[in-house]
Formats: sequence, structure tokens, C-alpha cells
Amino acid sequence: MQGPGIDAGSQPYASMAGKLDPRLLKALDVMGFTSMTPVQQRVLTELPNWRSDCLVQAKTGTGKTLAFLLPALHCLLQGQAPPRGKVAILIITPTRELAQQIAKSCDELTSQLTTPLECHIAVGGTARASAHSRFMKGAPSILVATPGRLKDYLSEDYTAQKLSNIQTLVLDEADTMLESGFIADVKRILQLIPPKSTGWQGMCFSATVPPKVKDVVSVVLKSGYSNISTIDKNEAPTHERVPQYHVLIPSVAETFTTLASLLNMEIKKCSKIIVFGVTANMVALLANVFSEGLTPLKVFEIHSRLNQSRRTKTTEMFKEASAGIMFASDVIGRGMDFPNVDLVIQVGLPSNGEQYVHRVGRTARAGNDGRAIILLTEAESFFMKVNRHLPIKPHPQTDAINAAAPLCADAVTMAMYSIDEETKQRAYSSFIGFFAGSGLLKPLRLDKTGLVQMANKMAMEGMGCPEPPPMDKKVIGKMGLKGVPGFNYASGNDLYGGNRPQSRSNGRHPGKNRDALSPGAGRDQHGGVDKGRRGRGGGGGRGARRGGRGGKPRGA
Ligand SMILES: Nc1ncnc2c1ncn2[C@@H]1O[C@H](COP(=O)(O)OP(=O)(O)OP(=O)(O)O)[C@@H](O)[C@H]1O
Repeated sequence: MQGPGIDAGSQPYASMAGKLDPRLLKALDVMGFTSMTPVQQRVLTELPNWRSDCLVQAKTGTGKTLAFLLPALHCLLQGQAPPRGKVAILIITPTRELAQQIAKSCDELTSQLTTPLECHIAVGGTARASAHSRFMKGAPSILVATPGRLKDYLSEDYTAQKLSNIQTLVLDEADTMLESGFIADVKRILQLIPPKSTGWQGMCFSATVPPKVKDVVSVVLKSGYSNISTIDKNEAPTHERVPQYHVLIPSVAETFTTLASLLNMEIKKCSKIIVFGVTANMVALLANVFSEGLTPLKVFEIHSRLNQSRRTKTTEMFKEASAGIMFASDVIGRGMDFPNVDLVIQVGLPSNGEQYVHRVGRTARAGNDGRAIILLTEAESFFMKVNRHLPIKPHPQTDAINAAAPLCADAVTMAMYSIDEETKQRAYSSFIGFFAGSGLLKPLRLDKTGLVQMANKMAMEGMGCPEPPPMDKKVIGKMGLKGVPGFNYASGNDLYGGNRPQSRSNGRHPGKNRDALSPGAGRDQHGGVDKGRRGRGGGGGRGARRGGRGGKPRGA
């Protein structure tokens, strides 16, 4: 169980006998964890006491989950427990998968108690009624939640009563929880639980703590909180055990062939790989295309456009798998612990340097080794310049990868031919929406017309579309691109009207997703519906026609 280097130089857990609750120590033993990881050791030995507020930073995959669970559970077991049925430990995470993973670790840690502690989950995308009923009827001591569903629980007085005796509040992935996407929810949640003055402990954990986080951390931590970091100021926030490379391509049109070429080369060395794409719909396209015989490895797919039961099943299967490629959006970009991932590939830009670090951190966990590669266009290579602290070097086989890319063109074209137009259209639309809404046009030196031209090039040269995929005028307007030339305009009716031919469907994309045509169909790091970001535009997602139509392409 121990990774080869995870416990280097750290204390054995046996040294905590008499300090840490013996049932937790026994559970650690059963889990096979004999030594503390550095962050676990620092938290357990340096906090003034285990009820102290803290901001803790340690690299990805170094055991931060146990570093917050152990002191919180110890205090619950050894201190004055709240009345039965009331939650003592509240853990907030950005994604549903991470909530499920943390709850599992919590259950393992409490497995040696005679009367088990109940750890419940409150996340979106699941049957709310049954989870809520279990929560209300049960005796939950720990709740792991995503912000949207937690806010929903807290908005009902009788449910909020269950959370009226909080002892510890943990913000996992604290920097993202305190960023613009989540901070409003977190602040609302804080208004609905007992005030900080009641004395609950605040714990904030992340592998990345950009300076701006320290300005807002006071919403959960009281001044004078302990600041623990296992990362030296001058050190890169990624593992030294992860060589990191970039592969540059002249234009987005080469994305698919270059990725095919790169994977052909890499699977000689790596068998468990995660490929991150820029948007959920782009990930869906990649997963579909590579399922069409472009790789001998089993293909997995995860993003917010899939229903939660499928996401959960895929997560479990990929955790168990010894080999395979997971095409993923940022729903698994942070915190997720998939054992033995050899390689992380990022196709296109991450949302920022922090997100790059977290994605890379899906490999080389628990002391293991790994590699990371980012595939960017020449124009996107500004990412390396603005993130000079990241040790990303040119891939030593860039020339060979680029030279072999055209040889993959026929296979990619064939694979693209078998993909339904709706999947391509959604990828195209989300790609435009992502760039239009991200503030990336300036560093890319693109204007809006250039963006549409870039997307059209990708669609027609990379995805095999005979013309730019149709776009609803309203959606274009919402993206702030009204009047920009190059679109293949279509009204919602034309896009989804009754005279569409049958599209190929393999059951993977039920097409009930309205987001694909909305400007909100961009980044996927907040786990989709939990944040209430579902798009309003589009029409109810039925098939689309092969080859598109519905309006003249202008320009492009
Ligand atoms: N003391 C330990 N000894 C050996 N392995 C451990 C120990 N503690 C945790 N691990 C294992 O290390 C892996 C990474 O742990 P965890 O997921 O908590 O990392 P993390 O620091 O939270 O990562 P991230 O920043 O990506 O969220 C898990 O597989 C976990 O079981």
C-alpha cells in the first residue's frame, strides 16, 4: 500500500500511540499505513492543538485527506460529541467524485469503532429525496458535501438543524472553493451554519495556495491561524518525480492527429493514462473518436454532461483498472486518487497554472512516479511563459510525434466520420464558448473573427465537418459574438427541427444536454449541475444532422 517514497523520513504512526485515538490507529494499521506522510506528520505534530484553525498546503497525492480527517475525527471521538444525529464534521469539496472519495476514506478510518460513525454525502446529480431522507432519519456525524446541494439542504430549517452543532469545517481544495466560482456559495453556507464565534474549527487544505487566497481565507479561519506548507517557496509545486513536457502544434486542426501520434508513442511506456480536454463536450468528442479504434487501450470517459451514476461507475472502474485511457474534464482535475496513473496529458490550455498543477497531480501519487505532457498550439505556448515556475520542457520526441501525426490522419478521418454531428457540433460550440468567455483572446492575439476562424478550421480540417457546424443565433449572442463573421447561422428550430436525419447513436450521449449550446458550456471544473450552471439556451438536445446545414457559412 505504501508508495515507495511517501514515508521517506517521517515518523511511524506507532509513535502516536497515546495521542491519537487507538481505534483510528488500528484503522490506519488495517489500511496498511504504517508511517505518516510529511503533511500528516506536520499537521499532527505542529498544530497548537487539533482543534486549531489551519491553512495547509502540500503537493498533490501526499495524503492531505487523512491529514484533515485524523485530527477532526480524533476530536470528535475524544471530545464532547454533539447530540446524536447532529453533524460534527462538515467537509466541503468542489466535486461529487471527490466527496464520495473522502467519505470512503472516512468510513475506512472509522471502521474499527464498535458503533460506526455515520458519514453522509450530499452532492448534486444523485437522487436527492432518498439521500435527504437517509440524512434526516440517520445519525450523521460527518457530512461531505458539494456547495450546491449543501446550500439546498441548509435552506430548509429542519435540515439545517442537523448542522447546528458543527465542530469542524473543512474546505478541501480550498483555493478553488474560495475563488469566484464558489466563494458566493461558501459565503452563503457560512450564513446558514452557526457563526464562527460559536467556536468551530476551520481547516483549509490544497496543493496550491495562490496569494489571493490568503485575502479571503478569513471567511473560515480566525486570525492567527496556523499556516503549514510542505512546499518550499522556491520549489515548483509539482513533484520532482514527474518529468513535464510540452508538444507544440502549428494549429488546432492538428490536435486530433497529434494526440493520436503522441498516444501511439506513449503507450509503449505507459498503460494507465488520463487525457484532459478543455470542455466537457470536447472531452466527449475525444472519447468517442478514440473509441473508434484509435487506441488499443480501453477508453473511459468522464465529464459533467454524463449522468452521475455513469460518472460514479466510471470512477470506480478506472480506480480498479490496471490499464486504460480516461478522457476527462476538470471534474476529476483535483483531488481524485486513481492508483498508478503513469501519464497525464492535457490537450489545450488549463484554466490557470494552479489547475495545471492539480491535473498533473493525478499521476505520481503516494510516492509513485509519473509523467505529464501538455499539447498546445504554438499560439497557446504563452502558457509556459506566464508559468515559468513550472518545469515544462519540450518533449524530447516532438519531431517524431509531429512527423507521425499525418500518418494518423486517415485513421482519425475514419473515426471522425463515424461520430454523429451533434457530438461534433457540441464540441465546436463549447470550444468557441470557452475561448470567448475566458479572457484568453488577448494572450492568444486573436480577435473574435479570428476565434471563429480558428474553430472553423478545427471543425473542417480536424473534425471532418464539410462546413462549420451550425450555431444558434441566440447562443452566438449570449457568447458575445453577435455579428462576428464566419458562423453557419441556424435558428434553434433549424438545429433541432423535425427534418433532421437520424444521427448515429451509440448510447453514450443521450443528447438531453442543453448546455452544449449555451455560452456556459465551458470549463468543467465545478462538476456541472452542482453549481446550478446548467445552460438555458439550446433546445432540448436531440440529434443533429450529419454534416450540418441550416444556413450559409459566411467566410471561414
Ligand atoms: N500515511 C500514508 N502512507 C501511505 N499512503 C498514504 C498515506 N496517507 C495517504 N496515503 C495514500 O496516498 C494517496 C494520496 O492521498 P490523498 O488523496 O489524500 O492525497 P492529497 O494530498 O489529498 O492529493 P490531492 O492534492 O490530489 O487532493 C492515497 O492513495 C492515499 O491512500
